Amino acid sequence: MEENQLFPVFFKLHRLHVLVVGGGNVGLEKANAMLENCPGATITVVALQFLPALEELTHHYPNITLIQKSFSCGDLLGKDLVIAATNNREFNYNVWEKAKCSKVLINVADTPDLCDFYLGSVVQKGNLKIAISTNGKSPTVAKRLKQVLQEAIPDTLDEVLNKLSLIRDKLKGDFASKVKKLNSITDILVRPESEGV
Ligand SMILES: C[C@@]1(CC(=O)O)c2cc3[nH]c(cc4nc(cc5[nH]c(cc(n2)[C@H]1CCC(=O)O)[C@@](C)(CC(=O)O)[C@@H]5CCC(=O)O)C(CC(=O)O)=C4CCC(=O)O)c(CCC(=O)O)c3CC(=O)O
Ligand SMILES: NC(=O)C1=CN([C@@H]2O[C@H](COP(=O)(O)OP(=O)(O)OC[C@H]3O[C@@H](n4cnc5c(N)ncnc54)[C@H](O)[C@@H]3O)[C@@H](O)[C@H]2O)C=CC1
Repeated sequence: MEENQLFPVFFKLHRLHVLVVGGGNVGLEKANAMLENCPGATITVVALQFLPALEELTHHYPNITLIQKSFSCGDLLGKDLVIAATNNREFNYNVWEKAKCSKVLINVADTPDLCDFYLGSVVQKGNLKIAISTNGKSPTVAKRLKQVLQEAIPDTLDEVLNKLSLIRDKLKGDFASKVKKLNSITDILVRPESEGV
């Protein structure tokens, strides 16, 4: 079976500056996805034209800025991540070349082969977050699986996380004994139902 070799990480987007090139449906979808996860995300969108829904986002989120112009190399200054989402494949390639020269990580929305990273489909329940990738095979399946997991995971799991966090803060002893204690308390989460108490 083919394996998914992507390595998931969770970015703190309020500490990074993201450049989105393109203000159409995809620029909007990507900006929205970032802001839904991190309302304080710092995002600059550069495009010739913006969808009204993108302009609307600037009224609700403090750190998204729209700049109406054609992308140029200088737009990369101070940026940590780039998403190239214009409707022009050659132009997206040009953005990719410039980002590579500047050592900025880039996602090229219409060319998975050029992407340093993909956006995932995200399940969120309070503090819990699960990111799904299909290795670029079917974003729609990722979206559907997100809906299944969102329903299946009980809201009460967030209470479990908060309680475990309190216990974790109170535990004394060395690292190994803390791990042992936390594994023993949470054993019930993985024990087959027939063995449960
Ligand atoms: C490789 C990747 C790069 C990246 O964008 O990061 C990529 C690439 C492409 N997407 C395309 C199409 C669609 N993408 C979506 C939706 C999402 N796409 C997302 C991620 C990714 N999309 C990365 C792989 C993730 C993985 O590993 O699974 C999600 C998960 C995250 C997000 O965008 O925030 C988000 C779901 C959000 C949610 O949970 O709701 C839909 C469905 C819809 O919008 O309803 C469609 C139309 C239906 C279809 O094609 O399935 C096309 C073809 C464009 C064309 O045909 O012109 C390409 C380019 C290509 O494949 O060549
Ligand atoms: N990765 C993904 O999830 C998906 C990717 N796509 C791909 O994304 C691409 C973009 O699709 P849409 O957003 O629907 O297109 P769109 O036509 O709605 O928007 C294109 C945007 O690019 C801007 N643009 C064009 N040239 C520019 C330049 N020189 N400098 C700055 N901005 C420029 C336009 O002003 C516009 O805002 C498509 O090629 C499609 O194949 C489509 C669906 C999903």
